[in-house]
Amino acid sequence: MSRVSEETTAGASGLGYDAILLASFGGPEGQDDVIPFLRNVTAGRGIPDERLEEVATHYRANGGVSPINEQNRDLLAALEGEIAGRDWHLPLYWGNRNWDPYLPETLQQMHDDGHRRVLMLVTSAYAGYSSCCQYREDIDRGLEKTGLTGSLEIVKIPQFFHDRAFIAPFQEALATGIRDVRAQLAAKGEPDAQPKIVFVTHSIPTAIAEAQGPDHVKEEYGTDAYSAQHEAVARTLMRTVPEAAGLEHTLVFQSRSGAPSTPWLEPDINDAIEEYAAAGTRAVVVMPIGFVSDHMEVKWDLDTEARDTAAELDLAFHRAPTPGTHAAFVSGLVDIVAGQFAGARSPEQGTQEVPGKWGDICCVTGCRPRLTARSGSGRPAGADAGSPAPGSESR
Ligand SMILES: CC1=C(CCC(=O)O)c2cc3nc(cc4[nH]c(cc5[nH]c(cc1n2)c(C)c5CCC(=O)O)c(CCC(=O)O)c4C)C(CCC(=O)O)=C3C
Ligand SMILES: [Fe+2]
Repeated sequence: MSRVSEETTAGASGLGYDAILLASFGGPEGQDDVIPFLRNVTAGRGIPDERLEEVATHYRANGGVSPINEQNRDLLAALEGEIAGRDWHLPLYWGNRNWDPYLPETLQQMHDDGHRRVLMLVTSAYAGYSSCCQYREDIDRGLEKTGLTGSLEIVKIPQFFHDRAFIAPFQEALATGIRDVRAQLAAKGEPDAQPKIVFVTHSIPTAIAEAQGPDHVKEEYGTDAYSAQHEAVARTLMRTVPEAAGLEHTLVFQSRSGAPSTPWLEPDINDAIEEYAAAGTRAVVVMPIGFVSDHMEVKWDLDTEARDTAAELDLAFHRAPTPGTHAAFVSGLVDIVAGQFAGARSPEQGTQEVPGKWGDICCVTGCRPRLTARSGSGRPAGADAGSPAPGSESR
């Protein structure tokens, strides 16, 4: 286990941690990077070649560059500013799962710099295999690869989809989006048409979604935990944004991949927009609540494909921004970090905006963190049945 004693790790900062690690997905920075990046992402997962070629064109059309790295650099700079303002003197590091700077190199660097206990913030707000477990697995693998297992402790901040940090920027974005499509409708001579609010997230295979617990969430919400989190976010936004009163909303999915024969969560956003148009909808506000930044999948699937679909059907269309470097997101994330310093025992803190007893639901099945999974809530989280309670021995 990554057992590091308190004495050596109280942290020079006096906060219990030596540094903060921003962990992200990573993306290509030029045409030559595109295929190696896609191979990293899909290593061993049998994504059909046709799908890789198709995804490559999304990057190729943008010069082979994903916007995600630039967005993470911006986020790092913003976080640095906010942290400096709180007088913490905590260095911030950046590591990616799929592209340079790779997590193992960052782990090594942090250790070389003398850090032993690091708080990890992931650029993904929800519980789920891709958004949470895979980060834990890659940290474990990175520690193994660098031989740092046991001498560097990484503590992951719990998922924050329900926190004010994540919700506040979307509240503002939803109000702005509704005003924008209303103006578009008025300009088209359709001032009485009511926009439909289309919340969208990344599709995942239904089998993976259904396997994701915990059971109390499935029972309470009557759906898989992945969908339940998004539906709860959508309902909170509808309830708290005055402009949305009386409007209809829905949750749809984007960026399906995998084999066509494997069922993924549906409906696809383009099919859904067609269906709404056929039923008389004249405007859509697209809310990308699945993502923290406007990365490639947002730009391509929403700003290109979904926008085209809406245009063909003559619908008014607005794609709302993701939190990105919104001031409320940045300061809210740093508040979450502060909560971890303060020894937060539960992710359900004072800044929870989305009601519900979510617990720390990184994932229940499919997650194989062997070494580092203590997520900061003070109890083992997302442990697979059959694997040792991760991190329960680490403090
Ligand atoms: C739930 C989820 C999130 C949201 C959580 C989060 O935000 O982390 C997310 C984010 C992202 N996914 C990204 C890119 C890709 N995802 C792929 C493939 C897949 N994603 C999946 C799920 C998710 N993915 C799944 C079930 C697959 C297929 C199987 C697999 O491979 O496990 C593929 C392979 C080709 C393809 O099939 O599309 C690519 C290139 C980028 C970077 C974009 C950029 O470069 O700006 C980001 C932020
Ligand atoms: Fe993905």
